[in-house]
Amino acid sequence: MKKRVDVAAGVITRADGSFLLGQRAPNTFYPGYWEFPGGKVEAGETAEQALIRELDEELGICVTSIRPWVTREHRYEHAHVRLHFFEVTSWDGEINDHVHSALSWEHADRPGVGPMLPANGPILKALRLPRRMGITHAVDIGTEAQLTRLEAALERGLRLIQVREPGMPRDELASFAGAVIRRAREYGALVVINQDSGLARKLGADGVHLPATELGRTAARPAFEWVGASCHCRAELERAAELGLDYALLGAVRPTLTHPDREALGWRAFADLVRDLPIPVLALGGLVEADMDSARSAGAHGIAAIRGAWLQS
Ligand SMILES: Nc1nc2c([nH]c(=O)n2[C@@H]2O[C@H](COP(=O)(O)OP(=O)(O)OP(=O)(O)O)[C@@H](O)[C@H]2O)c(=O)[nH]1
Repeated sequence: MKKRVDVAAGVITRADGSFLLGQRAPNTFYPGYWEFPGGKVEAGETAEQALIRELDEELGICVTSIRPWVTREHRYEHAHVRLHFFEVTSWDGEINDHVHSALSWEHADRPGVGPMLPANGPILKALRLPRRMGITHAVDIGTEAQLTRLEAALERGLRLIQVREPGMPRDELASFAGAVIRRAREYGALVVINQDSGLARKLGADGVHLPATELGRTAARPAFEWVGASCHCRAELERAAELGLDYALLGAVRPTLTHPDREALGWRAFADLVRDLPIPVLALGGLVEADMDSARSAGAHGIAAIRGAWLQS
């Protein structure tokens, strides 16, 4: 068995959402393949320190903002790697590459270069996951009010919606979810349906969202493009990862009206729970847009909200 090697890699992102890829040079493993800049963690270094050093050595930049994101393991013929991905959103200095054959700024939904290193496929998919999820609550505010707020939120840039309407009669739910999907399509937004895979399939939704109670009962990942789950503890997060889900929701970070009985986690416990997880996690529970920075600093991919998603900012 090969010894596991820790590697730190940076998703260096510009304001337009594009990120930097480098093409591996000749005389390395997988020459010509594309990767995120980074390299091996040396003895005595944290992964974060290693990435800051590598980006200075490889690209000549001094990182000024770095956030933990996801950690994935992969077994190559030459090595068993554990890849710690970080998001780098600001740096000093001009990028001046010393190690790659070429560099390219790419968008996750339309990569123009390839092939990517084999370990990086799920990473590109994770980068396509929107940073904000709006969770519907038409049962509380009425379907017309919810659809009006949905339109406004889509206009403001919301691109991921979970239809979650506990207690809504199935006929009504089918017609409401259909209306959500039609509106979302106009904006290229994704819609996942809470729990009901049959309805999701019938309506042609983009995916299904599993409540935590379903995680234990689900033997294999449901066959949809996007599948996520609600989690409240590390064991549930690990189960979601084991099933190969695309994302998890973790909360409640703050006390909420939806679950007033549940104790709030706070950002520190959130960060501990998501550390080194292989799938992106959206923070949930009493959050609004202004919480995005705290969420991402704690290792979240972004935020999900019921009430907060439909507020005008
Ligand atoms: N930097 C980087 N490495 C990655 C990515 N994805 C991925 O599987 N890896 C693997 O992680 C390891 C990176 O280590 P490295 O860049 O320091 O080493 P290397 O293989 O280029 O050469 P070396 O062994 O001579 O140092 C390689 O095995 C590489 O295949 C990625 O996106 N970025």
